Amino acid sequence: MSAYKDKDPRINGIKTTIRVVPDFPKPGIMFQDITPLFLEPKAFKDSVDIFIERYQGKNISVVAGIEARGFIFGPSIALAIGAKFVPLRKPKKLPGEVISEEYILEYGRDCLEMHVGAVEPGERALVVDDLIATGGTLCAAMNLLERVGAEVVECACVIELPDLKGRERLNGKPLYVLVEAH
Ligand SMILES: O=P(O)(O)OC[C@H]1O[C@H](OP(=O)(O)OP(=O)(O)O)[C@H](O)[C@@H]1O
Ligand SMILES: Nc1ncnc2[nH]cnc12
Repeated sequence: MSAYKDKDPRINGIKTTIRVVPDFPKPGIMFQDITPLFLEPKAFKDSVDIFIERYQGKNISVVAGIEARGFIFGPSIALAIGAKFVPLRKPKKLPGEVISEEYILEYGRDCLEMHVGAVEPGERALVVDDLIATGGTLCAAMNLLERVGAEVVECACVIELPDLKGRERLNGKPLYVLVEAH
């Protein structure tokens, strides 16, 4: 599922703000830089609004945002739809008891952690990040939520890199994206 396939007229304004930086952070990586989106208040608001419109009224009780760039979009969505926001953080950042999931990135390895008790069994969760590449990060995020008995309703990202086939790692879980980048 994607907003660009629905031909939402706001998508083009969002897409044109994304800057591609070759060979960052490593040779061979075409880095999709979303920081110019934040310099354009209309395009930034449009991106958040599209997610809010999609998830309002879907009985979602928790928005889980992935550090770091998922923190830019997740809280605004959570506040607008009346859900709580749960940060999924990189290792050794959360002070309480945590559960952890390791994963492999397009340019390295990493791990996500979530506070025990932040999400209750049976909660309906939305996972938010800026981008899906190989899908390892979203997969780890979903595993954290499912380990505590939450139901992941959908994952939402601004950008998908479809050539890396990250969608195939989500075990059929729906993924909603605003733009594709090749
Ligand atoms: O689909 P994947 O191959 O797992 O990659 C996607 C992840 O990579 C980027 O984060 P990064 O780990 O670079 O961290 P940052 O947001 O802290 O910069 C991006 O923001 C996603 O979280
Ligand atoms: N190509 C890319 N651009 C931006 N963030 C990423 N995370 C993983 N791959 C990425």
